[in-house]
Amino acid sequence: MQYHPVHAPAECHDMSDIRKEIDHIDYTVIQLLSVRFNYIKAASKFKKSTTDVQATERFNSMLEKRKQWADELGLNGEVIRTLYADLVKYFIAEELKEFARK
Ligand SMILES: C=C(O[C@@H]1C=C(C(=O)O)C=C[C@H]1O)C(=O)O
Repeated sequence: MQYHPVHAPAECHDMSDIRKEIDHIDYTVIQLLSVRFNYIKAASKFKKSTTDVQATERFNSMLEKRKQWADELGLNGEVIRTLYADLVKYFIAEELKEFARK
């Protein structure tokens, strides 16, 4: 799933162009989160306990990596880390539900 802009930022003529691109970007991001979610649900198949589901070490290391990626791409790494921490807590809660169902 790739993002293909209609207008590059510098080629936008007005706020309507800007907002169309922003909506399109966010829709693409949310589509990808939904794809990510399917992997989270599939992960519970390979876990033997709720401790495995939570995988605290992986949780912490993946957050650090996202912070680093964000910093490298000119975003505030701490902001992205917090955003991911919230998001992944939701994914873990869903993975726990999936784990309880099996
Ligand atoms: C998917 C996993 O399970 C949980 C969910 C994670 C995620 O959403 O990235 C990361 C670690 C775990 O807390 C995993 O162990 O990799």
